[in-house]
Amino acid sequence: MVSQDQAAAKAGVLIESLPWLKRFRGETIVVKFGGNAMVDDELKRAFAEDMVYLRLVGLHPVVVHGGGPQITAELTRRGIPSEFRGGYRVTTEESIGVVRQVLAEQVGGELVGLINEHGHFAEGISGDEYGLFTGVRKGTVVDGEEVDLGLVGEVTAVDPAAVRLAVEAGRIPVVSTVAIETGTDDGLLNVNADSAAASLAIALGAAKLVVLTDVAGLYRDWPDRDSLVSVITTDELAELLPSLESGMIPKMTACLDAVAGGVPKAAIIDGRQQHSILLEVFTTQGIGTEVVPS
Ligand SMILES: Nc1ncnc2c1ncn2[C@@H]1O[C@H](COP(=O)(O)OP(=O)(O)O)[C@@H](O)[C@H]1O
Ligand SMILES: CC(=O)N[C@@H](CCC(=O)OP(=O)(O)O)C(=O)O
Repeated sequence: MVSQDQAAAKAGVLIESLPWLKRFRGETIVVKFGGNAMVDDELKRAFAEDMVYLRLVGLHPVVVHGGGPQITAELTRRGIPSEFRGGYRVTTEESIGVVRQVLAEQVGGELVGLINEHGHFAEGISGDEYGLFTGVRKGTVVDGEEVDLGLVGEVTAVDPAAVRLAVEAGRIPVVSTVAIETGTDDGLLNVNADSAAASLAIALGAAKLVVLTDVAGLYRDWPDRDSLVSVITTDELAELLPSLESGMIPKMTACLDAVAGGVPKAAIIDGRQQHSILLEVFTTQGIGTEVVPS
């Protein structure tokens, strides 16, 4: 038997979601699921449940997934080394095909399958299809030096028509992040999934971008982890960006770009905690780090 106190607490949790259901019903939420957060099958299953939950309560979730560790594992299996500079994978003619295959077929395919265990909800879309992402090659600066990243792209144009059509048909788009190089018919570029998620969130006019990763959020004092940032404005974040390291550079740049591009809020949350996205979307306090306009 559930005690009266326990019942009241459960009802309290449910009713706390009411203002957020009113706020987000009918709105698009772009959810980036990082490869590092996909640590086990149970978490991936819980993620799929969350996406179906969001869809069934009337939100329009759009999934953009990563797969960095999965790409590295497949490249290693094929005897191809991986090199990261400033948080981005140096990508060659030899590795770009593997990147597309792992993202669209392996990682994306698995997420589509898990979501569709609940009914025909998910539709996989790779960024090189339907003109979704077009981009140009991007380099980066490491320790003050320009670094050539090879076939790494920055999205310069998004055609969200296919994603919109899928959403209108009641589907949950599951997007993988390669782009077509501008000026070519089928030249592929590897786009960091955080940055692609930001571009898509802006193009769709999303109400929120939520990034699920393998840390609780952004730490001001990394790697000590004593000081988790709960809310940060775009101006403060722009100031902090040059001091950030590795995977946090593309992630926080993406949040900054999304909010600067008109997305009202971007949040980084711990994807290793089951159902963390439900707490982020439907509770007053939220969790992790939230980026808001200055
Ligand atoms: N200031 C910071 N706060 C939190 N994490 C940081 C910070 N600086 C670097 N990191 C690293 O960034 C990682 C997240 O980025 P990444 O590995 O690319 O994840 P994902 O696969 O989810 O995109 C964390 O696991 C952590 O090791
Ligand atoms: C250019 C670049 O670095 N692309 C990433 C794309 C996948 C990704 O971003 O995956 P996570 O979100 O899991 O890190 C890569 O090749 O690893």
